[in-house]
Amino acid sequence: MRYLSTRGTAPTLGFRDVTLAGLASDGGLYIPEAWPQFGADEIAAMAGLSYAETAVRVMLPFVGDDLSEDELRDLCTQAYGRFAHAAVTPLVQLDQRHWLLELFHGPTLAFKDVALQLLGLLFEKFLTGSSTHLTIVGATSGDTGSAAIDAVAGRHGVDIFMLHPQGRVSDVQRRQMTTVLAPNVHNIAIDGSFDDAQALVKAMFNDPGFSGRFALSAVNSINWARLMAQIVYYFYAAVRLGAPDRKIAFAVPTGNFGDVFAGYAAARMGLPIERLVVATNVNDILHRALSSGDYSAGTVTPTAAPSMDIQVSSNFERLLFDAGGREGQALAEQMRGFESTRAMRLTNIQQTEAARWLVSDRVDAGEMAQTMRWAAESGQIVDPHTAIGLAAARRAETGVAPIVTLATAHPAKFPDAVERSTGIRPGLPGRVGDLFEREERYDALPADFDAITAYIAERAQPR
Ligand SMILES: Cc1ncc(COP(=O)(O)O)c(C=O)c1O
Ligand SMILES: N[C@@H](CCOP(=O)(O)O)C(=O)O
Repeated sequence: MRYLSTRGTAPTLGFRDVTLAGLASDGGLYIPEAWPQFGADEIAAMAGLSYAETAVRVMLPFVGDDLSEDELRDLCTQAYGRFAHAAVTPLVQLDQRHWLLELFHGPTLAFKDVALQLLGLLFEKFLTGSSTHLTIVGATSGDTGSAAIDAVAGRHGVDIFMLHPQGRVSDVQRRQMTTVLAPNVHNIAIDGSFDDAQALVKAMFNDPGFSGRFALSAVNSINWARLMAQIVYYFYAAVRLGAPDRKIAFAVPTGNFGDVFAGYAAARMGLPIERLVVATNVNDILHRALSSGDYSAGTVTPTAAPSMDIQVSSNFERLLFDAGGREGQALAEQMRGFESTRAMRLTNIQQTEAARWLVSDRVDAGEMAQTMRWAAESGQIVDPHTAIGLAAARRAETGVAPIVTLATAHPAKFPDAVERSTGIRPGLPGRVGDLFEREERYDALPADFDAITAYIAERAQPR
């Protein structure tokens, strides 16, 4: 399997190099040169498999010759062995039509663990025997940061620099990052939004002086390996609910468009997905883009679902490339226009092709709170992000297909918002129960390229 850049000029790479590179050298994102295809028989044969074994079947075509099947199996067994639920990502039925896919049983209580536990092991595997020292730079609106830090803390050959928007993540999210005191973990609170943090990270990759000095890599969903690992749970859930004989719909609380792009990839690979519902909060650029072709970024409004407070969604570029006919040069032009004006229109083909798979919805604070109460009445406490997905699922028209909402975070990560809406304050699971007694360490910096790169350069090891 080779990978192409969405902007058409970076060299094509194999899986190992794509995993270590993160972002393509032309500023684009890597995407498989073709979607592996799974026939009905292969999907049916996944019935009854464990999560780790399903992961091996789904991911094997993506890793090419860089890992043997046994090596991949060993990594999946280790990664998913750390989850607190035997099913890794269990399904919970809410009513006749609605299901939750609980993705928060990993070490840091959010769906990010599913991919990042594996990515940490992939880094280690690919660096064994090499003298390269990786400098991971990442941006987080709360959950990627803690999951990535957990995955690489204390690992040899890696430093991680994680930027989060100061004061715009929950206390639990912040502490899950800042109380990890391993010497290779560096937390930076920036005076700005998640979009500012993400733009700074991309600028580091695109700056030849900086990226030439350090072996940069990414843990955000700009890294293909993240999305690859997220495709697995769409297969796992759909098969459990009757695929390939029955179509399934999914509702996905969306911010950076990684999770729902993984669902789109699953559909492209042959999984019978009836519809993917892209659910946004009031930071609704994706809803506007998918419903009217208007991809224009405003300023971010802080909400009770902070991990979705994003205007510029990295992975939307992958959708525009794939749905738009894979024209790298044309997309590079379109993205350059967006980068200078923060606005663009989707082409007709991008819009029409995306609409074959995706619908969108925008959920405001009142609807989110009401949905949290509805779920609580049926015995399920859901976090604000999941509530946004569930609200969109409840009003989505999906024919007869069951609809699965991705439950992306444990409610205890957002105890204040959950308590405000339901009157119930969720407690942290025992394994992180002492979070508020742990010492915190982080530095606060302005959202300024020179300040941040100087900070990193002082602490990172050159390539
Ligand atoms: C809890 C939670 N839900 C939903 C999202 C949105 O997912 P994505 O950025 O992949 O669209 C995030 C952030 O990524 C998150 O942390
Ligand atoms: N909501 C995310 C934002 C970053 O998304 P990613 O999937 O690209 O890493 C977060 O929690 O940090």
